[in-house]
Amino acid sequence: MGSTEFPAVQIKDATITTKDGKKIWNGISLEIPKGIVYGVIGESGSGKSTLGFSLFGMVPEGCQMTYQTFSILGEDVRHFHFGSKLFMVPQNPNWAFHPFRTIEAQIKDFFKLSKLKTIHFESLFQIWDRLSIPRNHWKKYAKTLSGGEKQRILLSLAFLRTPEILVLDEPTTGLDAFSEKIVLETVQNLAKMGMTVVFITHELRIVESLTSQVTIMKQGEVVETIPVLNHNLEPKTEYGKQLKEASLLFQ
Ligand SMILES: Nc1ncnc2c1ncn2[C@@H]1O[C@H](COP(=O)(O)OP(=O)(O)OP(=O)(O)O)[C@@H](O)[C@H]1O
Repeated sequence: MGSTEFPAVQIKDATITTKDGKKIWNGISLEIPKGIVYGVIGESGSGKSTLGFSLFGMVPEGCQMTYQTFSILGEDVRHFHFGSKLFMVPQNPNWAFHPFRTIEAQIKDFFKLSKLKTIHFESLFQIWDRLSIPRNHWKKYAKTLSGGEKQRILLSLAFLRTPEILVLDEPTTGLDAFSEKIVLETVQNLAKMGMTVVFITHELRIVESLTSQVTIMKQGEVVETIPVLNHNLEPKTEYGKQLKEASLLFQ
């Protein structure tokens, strides 16, 4: 059976427990269809970033995960060889870069590891231009770049690499309005090409403008999963409604 018949991600009753018995996730279930921009929203500490890392089979240090189903493109997460199929731009991009190596050296390594034979750096630089990344960052040490700049460089690699599933964890935090618009438009175009994008954010405004389905999380649980119709999210639960009201106050 080909992987095209499966959803991008299917999670049923997944729980992540710390050494002291605290539940970071408490029986999470969700299904991410292929080829859409899927939003994950919720307050700080609700377990959103944990979802991004869990797709790579990673759980927070010292924690245990149990589940009834946890599959990526139809394969159990523990056996899934993500290779170039899955790419994540983490909220904190620092772990992806060695601080004392140049961006050039690290991107060249990335291309080697990705087994990309023909590398057109000009295509990469054109994406950098669109994302407002100065071309002279190529020769700089990672430690001299801001977190937002490193996050956008990772994003540019994702755009070049076109994985089947792209996980973006708060990719617009710290961006000016112009760069944010470009990122959101690019994400939309990637989804139109068939890529599944998991977009983690705490900004309801972005979720409504970009995604077609959203999971709202709170304290390690899924509160509800709902479609976004005409750029409008209509939560059914009390918590979802409060989240929407709170976001309207800050618009
Ligand atoms: N190694 C760990 N041991 C124990 N608890 C942890 C560990 N790593 C993360 N946590 C806890 O797991 C919970 C979920 O964290 P997560 O980073 O997924 O939240 P989040 O929704 O992404 O928050 P934010 O929006 O602030 O990034 C938090 O309460 C966090 O303190």
